[in-house]
Amino acid sequence: MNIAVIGTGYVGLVTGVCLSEIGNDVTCIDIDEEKVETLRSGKSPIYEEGLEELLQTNIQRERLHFTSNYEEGLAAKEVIFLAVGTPQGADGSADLTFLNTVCSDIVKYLHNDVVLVTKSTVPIGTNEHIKANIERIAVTNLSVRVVSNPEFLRQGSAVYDTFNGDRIVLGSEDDEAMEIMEEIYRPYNIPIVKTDLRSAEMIKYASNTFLATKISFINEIANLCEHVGANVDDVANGIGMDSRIGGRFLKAGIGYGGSCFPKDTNAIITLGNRVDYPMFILESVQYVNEKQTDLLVDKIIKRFSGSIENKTIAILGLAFKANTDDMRGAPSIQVAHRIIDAGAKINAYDPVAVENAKSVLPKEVNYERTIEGALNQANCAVILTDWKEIKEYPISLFRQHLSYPMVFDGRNCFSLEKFNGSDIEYHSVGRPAINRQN
Ligand SMILES: NC(=O)c1ccc[n+]([C@@H]2O[C@H](COP(=O)([O-])OP(=O)(O)OC[C@H]3O[C@@H](n4cnc5c(N)ncnc54)[C@H](O)[C@@H]3O)[C@@H](O)[C@H]2O)c1
Ligand SMILES: O=c1ccn([C@@H]2O[C@H](COP(=O)(O)OP(=O)(O)O[C@H]3O[C@H](CO)[C@@H](O)[C@H](O)[C@H]3O)[C@@H](O)[C@H]2O)c(=O)[nH]1
Repeated sequence: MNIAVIGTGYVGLVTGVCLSEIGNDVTCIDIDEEKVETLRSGKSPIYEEGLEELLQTNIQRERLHFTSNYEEGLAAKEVIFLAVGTPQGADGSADLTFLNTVCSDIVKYLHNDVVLVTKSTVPIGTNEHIKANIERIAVTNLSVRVVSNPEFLRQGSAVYDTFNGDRIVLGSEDDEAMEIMEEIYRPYNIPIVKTDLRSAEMIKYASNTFLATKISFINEIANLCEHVGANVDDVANGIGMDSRIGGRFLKAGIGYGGSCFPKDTNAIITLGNRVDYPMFILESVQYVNEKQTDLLVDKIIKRFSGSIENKTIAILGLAFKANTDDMRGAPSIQVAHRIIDAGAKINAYDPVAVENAKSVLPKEVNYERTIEGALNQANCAVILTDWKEIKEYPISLFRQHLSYPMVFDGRNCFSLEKFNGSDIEYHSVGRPAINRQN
């Protein structure tokens, strides 16, 4: 099939590359010319496991193309995927500026019938607006069939998730469009959920906000565990084994971040307020999440008797989660600002996110190329991302490189047993502190 994908970010690029891998001819369009040049040369502008390999293979097979020219990119396409950003607007709702621009731009270049597929996460009702607007401005004898096809990939495992998703959601009122979409996705062999446009849009928000709810729930339980001497890892394991609850997304820590959970939770809360149906659970989910990052910093400051002025803090991990270079919504941003504002120095390490971190962290942060470089003579280490190399770091090296052996683990990377019997002071989330000195 001849496909265009508009927007080559985490979603658009992975979608385009994977659709070409299963045999389609795909042209990815982006207004960012530098990005397009990078992609044409076979380099991925984002860090995603397995992506660059597939990118290069399919460019060589001549079925994956990149352009910033709409006319060239849209020529003779049967299906157009929309995958531009829908960031959080000033009032908390999803900002549809990019999407609206694309929709009015593409109309000028449509010369044949087409299926228009929205992958971007959009508020309920958006696809109906798209459909109405396009019908209003498009050439009358053209058929533009609109499909909502929300994306569920996770950053860091985006290629894997595309080929191994739990389900594909297709929303449309148009049977022919549904058939075309089912044909495109058949090679993935993933169950398809078919619904109307509005329900498809709602499935995306309900999924993300439910997962965010699980995380805030376990974080709230974790905080209570600390007060009453229980261990949240055991609690999560114990409740997760109940198949009605399920064990995933019950990892306590410094709260959820990223480009999706915070903004999508905000968008649905804003939508609820707009239709006069306040989302009480989600407001609490958001409140718990915002507090969670602060709790870790409060714990550090308290341990230093109320002041971290002139202390040096080693931060291990900056990205919002492991296996990505994305800093959008990363808890490290809030943590770094608070630490710098409190008068301490930061030596930071992340295996891939440093370049992106430089534009969002305070300018005072010093970046190191190795874990040892960050630990070197620091007063304590703070773990903010559970990168494999951090989780597997030999704990004796904390002792060797820090000026005082103390670790604050915001991701519960280590088992408590590892620190029992050592002389390293270890604080984590929702679990008893080990070797606490005061
Ligand atoms: N990042 C994720 O893991 C993820 C997962 C599921 C859904 N989503 C949703 O998918 C959408 C895209 O997210 P993302 O993270 O890939 O965004 P992104 O910001 O990484 O990428 C968006 C891309 O669109 C391009 N763009 C903007 N305006 C354009 C235009 N007029 N024409 C062509 N290209 C244009 C930008 O240059 C950029 O490359 C959002 O709605 C998001 O909520 C994201
Ligand atoms: O038990 C958990 C699981 C996750 N997180 C945190 O939650 C955030 C989001 O993690 P994850 O969901 O793995 O990453 P995303 O790439 O943001 O993916 C989410 O957001 C995407 C964008 O909408 C969706 O497509 C995915 O299905 C959804 O999982 C990160 O900060 C994680 O550290 C936890 O704190 N505890």
